[in-house]
Amino acid sequence: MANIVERIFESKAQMTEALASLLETGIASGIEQDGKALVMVSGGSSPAPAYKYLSDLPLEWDKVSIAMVDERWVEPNHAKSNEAFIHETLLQNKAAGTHFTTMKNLASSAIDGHAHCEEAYNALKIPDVTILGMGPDGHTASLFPNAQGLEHGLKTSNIVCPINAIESEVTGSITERMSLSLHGITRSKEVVLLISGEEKRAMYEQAKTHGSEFDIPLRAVLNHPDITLSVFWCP
Ligand SMILES: O=C(O)[C@H](O)[C@@H](O)[C@H](O)[C@H](O)COP(=O)(O)O
Repeated sequence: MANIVERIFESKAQMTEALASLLETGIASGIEQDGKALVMVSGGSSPAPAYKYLSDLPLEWDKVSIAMVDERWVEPNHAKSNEAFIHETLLQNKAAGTHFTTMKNLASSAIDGHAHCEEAYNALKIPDVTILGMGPDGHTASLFPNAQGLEHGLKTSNIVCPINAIESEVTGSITERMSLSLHGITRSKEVVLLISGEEKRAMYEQAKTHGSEFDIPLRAVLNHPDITLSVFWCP
């Protein structure tokens, strides 16, 4: 079982404030301990306001690196690219020139692009903070229920893994992705899981019950003894 602290907020604004403060503290302590900081970031509507807020803070951005938690295998200018989303939200203002490691590369498939991506992630320091979202289907990062590549992603000692999700309303039509593996998530000093709304809260509660990690991949994170996890929820 992960070391889990659950925090319930009354509003998205409160959750945003708490996330921004956790990120600021995580970045400062990374710089203090290691001379530099690494934050792994997810897409999604939950972290966006905190990213925007953070981008204008006078942090030591030249000592900060940002890397993606997961990505669709689409070009970086694609409307559904998480990389584009991070450029639009976090890598603005004072954070505009921050070092950014992306997952998508020139390979024609996520499977073919894995070795290059693994090499890039392996060269990064140990992450200080990793921000995860979750879906109503119980996915986190791009560890989607019963996806092709999921079993490998939960077992491998690689940091990243190629995933091909089963198409659903949650995945949309783009199912080919790269994701942090479970091991890639466990390496972080601290992990935050952001949950908005009752539907996802119900799935989170279900994920805490005994059952298959293939059906609800979030379970693998919640069950992992090496993860220090803050769960943030707001309506
Ligand atoms: O790559 C993706 O498909 C999204 O980034 C996705 O995984 C997101 O992180 C969660 O669905 C949480 O989304 P919200 O933050 O909107 O709740």
